[in-house]
Amino acid sequence: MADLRFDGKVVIVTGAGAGLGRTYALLFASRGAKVVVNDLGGGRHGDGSSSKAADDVVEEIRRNGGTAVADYNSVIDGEKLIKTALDNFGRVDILINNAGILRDKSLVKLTDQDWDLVHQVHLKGSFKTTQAAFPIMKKQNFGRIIMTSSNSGLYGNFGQANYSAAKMALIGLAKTVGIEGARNNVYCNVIVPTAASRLTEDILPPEVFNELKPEFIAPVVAYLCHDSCQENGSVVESAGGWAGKVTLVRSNGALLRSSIQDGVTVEKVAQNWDRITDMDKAGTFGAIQEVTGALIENLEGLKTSDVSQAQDSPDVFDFTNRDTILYALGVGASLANNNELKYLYESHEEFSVLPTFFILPSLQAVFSSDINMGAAIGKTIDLSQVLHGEQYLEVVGELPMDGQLFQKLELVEVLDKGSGAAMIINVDSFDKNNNLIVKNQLVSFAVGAGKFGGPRQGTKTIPCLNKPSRTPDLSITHKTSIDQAALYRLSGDRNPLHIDPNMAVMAGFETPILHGLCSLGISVRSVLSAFTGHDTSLFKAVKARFSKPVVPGQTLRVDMWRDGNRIHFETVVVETNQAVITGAYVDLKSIKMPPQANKLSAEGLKSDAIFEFIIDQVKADASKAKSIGGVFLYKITKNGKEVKQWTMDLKNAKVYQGTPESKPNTTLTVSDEDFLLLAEGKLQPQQAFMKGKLKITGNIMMAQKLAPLLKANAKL
Ligand SMILES: CCCCCCC[C@@H](O)CC(=O)SCCNC(=O)CCNC(=O)[C@H](O)C(C)(C)COP(=O)(O)OP(=O)(O)OC[C@H]1O[C@@H](n2cnc3c(N)ncnc32)[C@H](O)[C@@H]1OP(=O)(O)O
Repeated sequence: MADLRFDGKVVIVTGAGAGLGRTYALLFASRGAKVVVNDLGGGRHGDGSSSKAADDVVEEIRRNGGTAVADYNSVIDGEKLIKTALDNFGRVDILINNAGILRDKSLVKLTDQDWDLVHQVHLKGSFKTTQAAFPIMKKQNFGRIIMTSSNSGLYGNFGQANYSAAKMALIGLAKTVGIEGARNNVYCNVIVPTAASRLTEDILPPEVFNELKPEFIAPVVAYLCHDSCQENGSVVESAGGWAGKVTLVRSNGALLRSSIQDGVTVEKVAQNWDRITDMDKAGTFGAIQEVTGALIENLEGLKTSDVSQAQDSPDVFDFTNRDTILYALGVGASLANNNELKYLYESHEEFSVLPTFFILPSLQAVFSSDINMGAAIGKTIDLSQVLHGEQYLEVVGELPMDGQLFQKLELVEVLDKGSGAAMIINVDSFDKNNNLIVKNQLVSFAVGAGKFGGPRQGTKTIPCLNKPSRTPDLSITHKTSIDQAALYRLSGDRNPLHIDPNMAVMAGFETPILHGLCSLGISVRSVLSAFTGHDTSLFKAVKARFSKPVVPGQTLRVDMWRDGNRIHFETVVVETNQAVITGAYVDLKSIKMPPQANKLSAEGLKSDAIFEFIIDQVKADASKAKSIGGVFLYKITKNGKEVKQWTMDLKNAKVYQGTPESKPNTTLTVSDEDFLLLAEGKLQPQQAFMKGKLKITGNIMMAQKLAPLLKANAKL
């Protein structure tokens, strides 16, 4: 990078007789600027004056081949300093307000004089010099002004009430000067230095003092004054060879009234104090207009009672792809299955969020609400009694990939189930434009809290549905990990019941149990895998009852029955053969059998998907396939025309597009539509043959043996 020079520029540095000011003056001069070295030559308490300090620095600059003049005026006479620059160099481009004094005393001991003198030099001095230089800078369309603040101003410091007040005031001054000058390329910034100087020599310990050379700070100030630097209205802290920008931060805050008609009470403030002061989601504002904008938004929100404006509400659900990926891992999505990379990798071209993730906002809303089942039924209920009873989720709007959802929650009914009490809660989630995105209904079951005299049957509870009486059309098994609950709980439900052995015993279980929503997530993922080829956009709704607990490490088998676009399912623990999720169903927009099972192209042919589904089955049941053995050739015809050939090499559990290498035992020729029926087990090969729908050449017995494979259990 080329040297950043200040040739032709005229710089005024106030308080330049020593310390930081002197270092600034030397640096600017060494880089081609003409420098006005201002120093009253007073003591650090503002007493006395002498021309020596400024003269010495001017002399040093000249010795080094630079150009400088001395100025001995007080900064309070700001216009005189500017006159010195104009008289000697004909212009002024850069003004460094650096002069300062200390009059440290604890608050009670401060005299008016201590207060006034410190304010005069720091604040009024900076104002006067700046005011005098400003029109000149604006006219020439260039100016850089620096104010000098202090950490004492930003954070306060014992014994420096006068000084810290003046130092903070300089930040306000700089910001306004920056705003007023911006149009004319006149920028004003603040430096917050910690340097070894006259002001700090007996305040800082020697080892720190020695590392705080002004030479480490001067380049930061010089850069802020260069015409290439576009920073304006900023506060930059620098010390010991480090620099950083300082901004004010504001918490997200809390609305203290829920509509424009409401008042604010002291109690409301007290109740909301934690949220008012919660800095977790704190942010910065770039300009006063942004602060006003936020205020107007809040007021608008109150007027319309728009949920999206209730940014402060506890039921705002914030999420990023980190949350959706963590959730997918929690419900067992795995790289072991190629098709699930899209749930786990945010840069995947089909990156998807599992729809059951959208139950989480409702659970968070329930957890942070003040709904109290005990109060509703006149009993005391503790957390150890509460189990997740049922869940309903329905997608209404377009599911976002990240962002915020705003929840509206309603306790709809509390039922007396005899052995327990069931509390039914509806939670609707909206996006920031107030569009309804998902509807959830949660049923919370408090064991042992029944017999309170309430109704047994609900009128608003979304019912479960009985499974069909035939054997399942398809089953998928998933072995949960011993750490399943430990992982799943990171998605928001940290109920100790799922991890703490003592809590589990208190709740009447031998060991911690799995979250109901984790088993549900696994089950719905299986349904999506089998009936949509992991196309989450086809998901509409799910309803399920948690009938028995699951222990992490157990194997879940999801039995599925297709009924049009509705998939009934029941989840069974294989080890105990106990149904743990019952009465459950997933509604889909349409059915799409798994594509891309072995990277075969679909080319829009319906039977491709089916075929790939069969491939999955064959692969999953490789041992069965091998026991059947043989090589089959499938020919699919559309409108009497052969459109595709597939080979199933069962001996090697291999399926591929095209003709077989060895001679096939059996060739099946079938239409696209009938292939679908065959694959679904709705048409048996034998029947198809009899009806002339399936032309079989070769070994018909072999063809029949294929039928069970078409309905074989796949393993996820
Ligand atoms: C607000 C939502 C969030 C709440 C916080 C959730 C926090 C989470 O961290 C908690 C969890 O995830 S817990 C883990 C998941 N849940 C479970 O494991 C519960 C498993 N279910 C059971 O053990 C029993 O069904 C059991 C114990 C629930 C009931 O069994 P029984 O007492 O034996 O009842 P039963 O005799 O079979 O039936 C009596 C009446 O109750 C109805 N019922 C049964 N199970 C229900 C259930 N799961 N949900 C709702 N109602 C249920 C029956 O239908 C019957 O009523 P009716 O005669 O009117 O039909």
